[in-house]
Amino acid sequence: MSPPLSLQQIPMIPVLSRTVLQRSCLATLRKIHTNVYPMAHSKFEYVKSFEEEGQLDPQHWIIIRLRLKNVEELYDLHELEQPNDCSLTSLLQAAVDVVMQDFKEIVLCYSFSQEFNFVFAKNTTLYRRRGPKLLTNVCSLLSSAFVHKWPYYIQSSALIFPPVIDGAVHLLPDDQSLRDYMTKQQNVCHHQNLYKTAFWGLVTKRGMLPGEATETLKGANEGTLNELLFTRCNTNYNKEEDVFKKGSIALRKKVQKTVTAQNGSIIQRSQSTVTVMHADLTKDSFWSDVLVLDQPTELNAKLNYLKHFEKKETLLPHTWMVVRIDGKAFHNFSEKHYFKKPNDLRSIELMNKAAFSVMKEFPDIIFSYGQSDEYSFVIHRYSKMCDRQGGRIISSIVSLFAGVYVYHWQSMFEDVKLHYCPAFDARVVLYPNNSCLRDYISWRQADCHINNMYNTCFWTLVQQGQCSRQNAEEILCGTFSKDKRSILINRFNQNYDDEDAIFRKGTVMYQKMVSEESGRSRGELPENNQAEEGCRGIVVGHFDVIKDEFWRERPWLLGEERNATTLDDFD
Ligand SMILES: Nc1nc2c(ncn2[C@@H]2O[C@H](COP(=O)(O)OP(=O)(O)OP(=O)(O)O)[C@@H](O)[C@H]2O)c(=O)[nH]1
Ligand SMILES: [Mg+2]
Repeated sequence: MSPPLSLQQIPMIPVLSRTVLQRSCLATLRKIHTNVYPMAHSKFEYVKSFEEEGQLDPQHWIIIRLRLKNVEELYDLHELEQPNDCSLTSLLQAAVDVVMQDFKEIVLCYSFSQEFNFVFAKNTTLYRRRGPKLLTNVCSLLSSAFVHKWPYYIQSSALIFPPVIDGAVHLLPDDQSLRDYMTKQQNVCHHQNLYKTAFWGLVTKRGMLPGEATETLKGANEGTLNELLFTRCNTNYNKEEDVFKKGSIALRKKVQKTVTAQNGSIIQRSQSTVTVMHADLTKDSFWSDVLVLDQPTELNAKLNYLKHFEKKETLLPHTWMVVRIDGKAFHNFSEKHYFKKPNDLRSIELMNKAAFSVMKEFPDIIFSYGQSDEYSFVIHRYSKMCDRQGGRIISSIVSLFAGVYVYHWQSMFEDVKLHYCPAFDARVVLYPNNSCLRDYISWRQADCHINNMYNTCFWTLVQQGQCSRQNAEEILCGTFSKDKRSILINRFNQNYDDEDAIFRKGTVMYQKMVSEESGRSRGELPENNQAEEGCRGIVVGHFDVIKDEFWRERPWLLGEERNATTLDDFD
């Protein structure tokens, strides 16, 4: 374990913050950066070397497969129409459209019921083909679009809570396997929908209880289900709508559009648009006329092999799992939504609400830390959350986070309209012991401290000192922590330590031990500060988590929690 430091003692190497890096002339900065100063450093930064990129093999089809969880509950709570609610289907299609508009490298999306398969072009180089980055960006955007668009599509009932979306990456080596994959998915759609139609037919048209309907349908094959629907529910399954029987294929197509050029002349320009169809993917015509692939393909009956193409990453047992999410292009997002500089309390509290919901939903997350547009979630080393499948863990967390962010947007930002749906990426990093884990957390808090001190000085110089941005940058160039403190106190009579702790230290949340006394004496906020009444298990505060003291006072957080084994446990 590294010797204890406190936030005050972090070695302050002169830094250029992320905000300023983006703002400034890159060429000049690169020069300053490489010639004189190292990056925003702290001694904890070595923990970054534990991160893995998860790059996917080249020239493979990449499929981001997502599934909305707890759909039955969603139907029940919002009194949606079973077996298929048309408004919900339209909402999901609209959310798919948002994703496809944003990610032009997605060739098509096949969706049915609560499942989505986004297919990226074989040769895409987006995010350097990093699987987790592709998965979580698509997943979080789908979730935020779902929440954002809900009121426009489902007027009968307000959304009660944002969704959790489970995801995985599939990597397919050739065109035949893509066709096989799609065929398999459409088979699943067909069987699921036939069963659902029969089940709800028995319940709604024959007045059966769900248990009775399940019993009646036990072991029924396709023929029996069709027969039963016809004779007992007066339903001809063939006449059901294609959108439910076959699912939806959203395809990107190049179209020629006539546009007026700047000089007034009329020209043809090629543009891509998204069209939706409900075609039969088993037919050759789809693959010869609609989606033309490089290699010839044929209908294949043996599709079981496809399950081996899922990129499964089972995380090593007994290691700490840290999921860090980060807002996508929040520099632009913050500008577009008039975030206050350097810190916007509304945005930070919104992030905190989202993190709180994530911790409430996934109790194996014992600790979280957030600053700026990022949040880190520490999942207990012995957790079996999502069977320790990396893809499922990051997608579940990031989808809920993004959904809650949008869900509470208006209550936090009031008069600022959400102009577009935000996305977040997420990665999972494994740390083998408490020492590394603490260094990881310290690294993030040191980063917050370094950036915040720089940004506070920078914006004080600009806003109160009437400095130009360039001038402020020059003043701060090469300064140390004590120099920034002096600038603030000497020029503006401002003591940096009087800045709100939420900005200086970021936000810490942790699971409270049942017997823990009220933390008020230690300056903790009451746990329902960020949450609805009734949730009593999570403490929220702005602590120095670099110091030993924080961990010494809460030994259960990093302690061994396994029940003691005795000889009696061995039969
Ligand atoms: N004004 C303001 N901006 C903020 C606030 N919180 C976050 N941001 C912005 O969000 C950015 C987050 O940094 P990064 O995550 O490195 O940048 P990004 O634009 O999100 O880029 P990627 O994460 O690489 O997609 C900051 O640089 C700020 O521009 C805030 O409270 N106020
Ligand atoms: Mg970001």
